[in-house]
Amino acid sequence: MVKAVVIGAAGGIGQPLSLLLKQSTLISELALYDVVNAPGVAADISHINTPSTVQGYLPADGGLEKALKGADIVVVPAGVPRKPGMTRDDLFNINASIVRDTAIGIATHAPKAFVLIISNPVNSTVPIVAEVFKKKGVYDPKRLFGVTTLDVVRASTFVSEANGASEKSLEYSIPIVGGHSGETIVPLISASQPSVSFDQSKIEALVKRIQFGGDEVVKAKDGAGSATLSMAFAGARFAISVLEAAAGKARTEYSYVDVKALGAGEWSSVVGDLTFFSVPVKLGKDGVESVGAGIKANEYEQGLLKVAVDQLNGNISKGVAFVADTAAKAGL
Ligand SMILES: NC(=O)c1ccc[n+]([C@@H]2O[C@H](COP(=O)([O-])OP(=O)(O)OC[C@H]3O[C@@H](n4cnc5c(N)ncnc54)[C@H](O)[C@@H]3O)[C@@H](O)[C@H]2O)c1
Ligand SMILES: O=C(O)C[C@H](O)C(=O)O
Repeated sequence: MVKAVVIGAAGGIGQPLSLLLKQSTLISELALYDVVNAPGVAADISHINTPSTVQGYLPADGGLEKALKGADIVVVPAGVPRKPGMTRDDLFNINASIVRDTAIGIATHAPKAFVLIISNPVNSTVPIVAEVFKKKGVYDPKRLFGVTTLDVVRASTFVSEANGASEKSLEYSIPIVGGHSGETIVPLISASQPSVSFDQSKIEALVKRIQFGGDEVVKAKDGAGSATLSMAFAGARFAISVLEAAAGKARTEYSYVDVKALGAGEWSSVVGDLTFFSVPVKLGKDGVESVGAGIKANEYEQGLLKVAVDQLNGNISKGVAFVADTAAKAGL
């Protein structure tokens, strides 16, 4: 019996993500929580004839507690999305407290669940969750994940398109490490599987497109939000990998995890003193089993990694400071 919870389930990501999770036979109970409209979304999805039961919850009458009780996995796309001209960091002022308060709820009612954070800015919101969990005495770095799968999905698509892949089903696997915003997203195209060969200017254009793929969608949606459908696809893929690994299957995914606590392994020389960094993680019964093998970055990619590490330092400190500064007010 597996209970999955979506926090922010009535939103642009939350609805299609809940739909995709409803299709998984690994999940027996789906709890959909939002501050608005969750019962309607749950009623709609509950008519789909897959085995899981579906229930929607609002904040009234202890809805968050009821949604989270007994959860095995909690996926969090709660918070506001970008509009054109904004960076992900511009969302910090609103989303930091939404994520902090959600984390307090998870620490209290589902302290053993796998927790997957989608809300931006991921580079800072994941450290916020870690700090809350530490204060509540329930932090298990093996179970906390920042979802960076959309960058992996985009890279695969963009590289495949650029390569003119005739076989459309051929999936390019490009290591994407670092964080989830602009220059903190580091594609290591030199390690693509299968390998690809482009001239340097093409590689640089592809790197920019992967790093700023989110902006493409924000611009095209013209004020109506950011990526939702591709994010739901990526979030469901990641959640299902975590559940499949928990059920005994070998799974490896890229994720923004606490490399300091987990041990960065062959990535140590890249991440230095950073706490959070997206790396390949081998998933197992209890979440992260180990950080995957290092990948040889060429000189150009080493330059990208340096820029990412510098920016991530600031993003992580900002999340940590937010919890320290607001802990008393938040009852932590
Ligand atoms: N990690 C990624 O790759 C990635 C990709 C796309 C979007 N995002 C981020 O995901 C977040 C959600 O995006 P969206 O397009 O779904 O936004 P949205 O506005 O469509 O939906 C967000 C939902 O969160 C709900 N919400 C707000 N506060 C809440 C709270 N305290 N508890 C529960 N629910 C709450 C809202 O009611 C809304 O339904 C944004 O921060 C966005 O930047 C991340
Ligand atoms: O671009 C955004 O703000 C949303 C998301 O992080 C994305 O990469 O699409």
